[in-house]
Amino acid sequence: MIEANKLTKTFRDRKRGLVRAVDRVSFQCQPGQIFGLLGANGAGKTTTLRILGTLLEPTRGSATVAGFDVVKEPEKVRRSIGFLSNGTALYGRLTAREMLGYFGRLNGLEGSQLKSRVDELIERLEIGDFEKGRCDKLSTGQKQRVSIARSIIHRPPVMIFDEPTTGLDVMTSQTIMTFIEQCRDEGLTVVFSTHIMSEVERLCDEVAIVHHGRIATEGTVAELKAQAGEEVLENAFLKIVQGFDLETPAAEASASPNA
Ligand SMILES: Nc1ncnc2c1ncn2[C@@H]1O[C@H](COP(=O)(O)OP(=O)(O)OP(=O)(O)O)[C@@H](O)[C@H]1O
Repeated sequence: MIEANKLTKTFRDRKRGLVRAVDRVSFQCQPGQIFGLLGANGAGKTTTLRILGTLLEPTRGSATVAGFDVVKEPEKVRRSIGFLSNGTALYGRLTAREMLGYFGRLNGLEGSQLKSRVDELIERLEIGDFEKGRCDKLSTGQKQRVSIARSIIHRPPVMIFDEPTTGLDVMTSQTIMTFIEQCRDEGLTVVFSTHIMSEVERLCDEVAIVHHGRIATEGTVAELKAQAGEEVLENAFLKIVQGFDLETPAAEASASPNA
């Protein structure tokens, strides 16, 4: 399970001064559920997920992942999550199989346990045809399959996907979406960020619309459409963020470290 409680993150930017990237964001995501963060560029999605993944500390607020506090117990959180972004790196000189073996060992797997886990993921993600290819020679789609396998090698109970399909073709995006659904079906807690409406419609049990670092609203896709009185999610999204802009005083929306 993931619980975010009034997470806030401010950055000091040389040009813009204080930027409040995430502003009192609270939500919960249960096992067997996919929770989506839907927002435009710069809305604060990546920053939120990086806090949950212990890559950044919140300025204020708290969060637990699989029962562990992201600030006080970062090691335990890291062992409990798989984190996949569009830029998840692979070591170019290793083959796909070596790569998985390497990350398996880093996560404490060895011997026959390691081999059977690597074999299982190679089969499940259809890596077999190129398992002996060096990672730097693989296509973008092949690399993404290896990245997925890498992110889940240690069987984490929680998966975090940060815009995992951005820049990928339709077929590779489908592979990733199917994988996200499998994670949910296996009972994992899944949170992912996107700006692509069709992904939200297909995947999300619950979605939060993030705008200027804040959650403008949260609900099922059907609830968001009903709330906006729109049948098309894109129209509902636009109506909700425009309404939020009108309701939110400019002073509150701008960065203030003490508010
Ligand atoms: N290290 C940083 N220093 C200064 N500002 C930052 C930093 N990281 C993020 N920001 C700012 O915080 C805000 C939120 O950024 P974030 O990357 O979380 O948004 P996002 O919703 O993931 O957007 P995108 O879809 O473009 O990735 C933006 O205004 C961004 O410029």
